Amino acid sequence: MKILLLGSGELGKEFVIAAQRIGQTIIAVDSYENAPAMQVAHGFEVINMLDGESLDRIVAKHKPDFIVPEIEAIRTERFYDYEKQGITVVPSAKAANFTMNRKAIRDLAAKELGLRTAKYQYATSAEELQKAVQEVGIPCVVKPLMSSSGKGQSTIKTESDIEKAWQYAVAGSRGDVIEVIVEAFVNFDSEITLLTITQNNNPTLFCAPIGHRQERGDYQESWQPALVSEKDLYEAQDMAEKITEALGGAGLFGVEFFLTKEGVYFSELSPRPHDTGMVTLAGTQNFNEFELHLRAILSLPIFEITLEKAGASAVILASEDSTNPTFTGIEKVAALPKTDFRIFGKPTSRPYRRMGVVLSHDVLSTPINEVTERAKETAKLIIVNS
Ligand SMILES: Nc1ncnc2c1ncn2[C@@H]1O[C@H](COP(=O)(O)OP(=O)(O)OP(=O)(O)O)[C@@H](O)[C@H]1O
Ligand SMILES: NCC(=O)N[C@@H]1O[C@H](COP(=O)([O-])[O-])[C@@H](O)[C@H]1O
Ligand SMILES: [Mg+2]
Repeated sequence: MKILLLGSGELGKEFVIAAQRIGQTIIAVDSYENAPAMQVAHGFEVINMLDGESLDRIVAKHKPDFIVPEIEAIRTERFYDYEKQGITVVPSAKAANFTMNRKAIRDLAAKELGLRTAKYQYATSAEELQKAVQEVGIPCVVKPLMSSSGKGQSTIKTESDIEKAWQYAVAGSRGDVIEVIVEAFVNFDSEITLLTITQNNNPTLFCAPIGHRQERGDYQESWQPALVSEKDLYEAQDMAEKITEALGGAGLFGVEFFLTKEGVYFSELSPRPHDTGMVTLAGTQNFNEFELHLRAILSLPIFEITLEKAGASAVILASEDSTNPTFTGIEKVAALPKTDFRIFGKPTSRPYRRMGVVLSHDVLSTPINEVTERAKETAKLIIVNS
């Protein structure tokens, strides 16, 4: 099968490696040359994926069987047409299109499906934001409708933060929509990603929950399994099943939840492998999240998903801009037991850019916080030089 991968970062790279192993052909696309997934694909294209005409051009050129989005910032409205042309958009045109814009997915979850979410409002100007903040209350979180990895996101703690939050969101927004969502701050005990796999002719499957910690709206460590009560897990699975079914198609989704004393809140979801799911590269499961995505897409049966180990991932971040980033400390990490790492091969760095990940694992009976602490401490040994 021929797969057109739209987005070629670290998640795409692991997906391509999984696909190469079972003989699939991949063309990797991104906005810059030498992106991680391009380094392991059969071919590549450099285009602005928010430009519909450029997308049409490469779809017509490569005639893929599957289009696999790897990021959100794509002119996803075009996907409905590609589906009509007989191309399978993964997991579906609707899933990619709805999750590109926080408004579409939030209204589907809260209004149509009745899932529990934080109270929320939208605003298209600083004045509207003032009113919206009064509605949802302080503290609250402001996010551009179109952004990811925490870009443009900030927390309003006092009224004097409102103007700043608006400016910050506008600056961090991508695409042509200048609008924000403001959500009541959920004072959660923990947050999880539930990897959920929808299949063409088989029932939906769930991976063991993944816990994670975020800073600046971006994940720092993730661990699997996360400790979740049976009741909360059941609620989360029920919500994940409802929303993935409403979005349609086959593939792996990363469904994000907040766990609170009052129960589980749906936050958002990725209709594709999730960054916190990189913990599965530590060998926590019989199939990692990229292999599961691929199997679901190709309609290859997934007999079962088994949890094999306790694992954790911790990010390796750059601290400076560089066009030639290098790494020191790798040999120290390599010398440690039950530890592994990935360097993504991004050609340039900028402050806080995720350049690699450290993976740790242990037998299932090991307290998960010990495994996580080890990954976190180990990640500090690898320094990105500019
Ligand atoms: N309403 C909220 N209350 C409390 N914390 C929140 C809220 N919304 C977001 N956060 C925090 O910010 C993090 C990032 O938010 P969110 O997942 O919505 O952003 P994102 O930009 O889509 O991130 P990504 O693309 O990496 O998933 C959450 O994982 C959570 O830690
Ligand atoms: N939370 C979404 C996420 O983790 N996406 C991953 O990060 C890459 C972009 O990285 P970059 O910004 O360093 O180019 C994306 O291509 C994807 O692999
Ligand atoms: Mg998120």
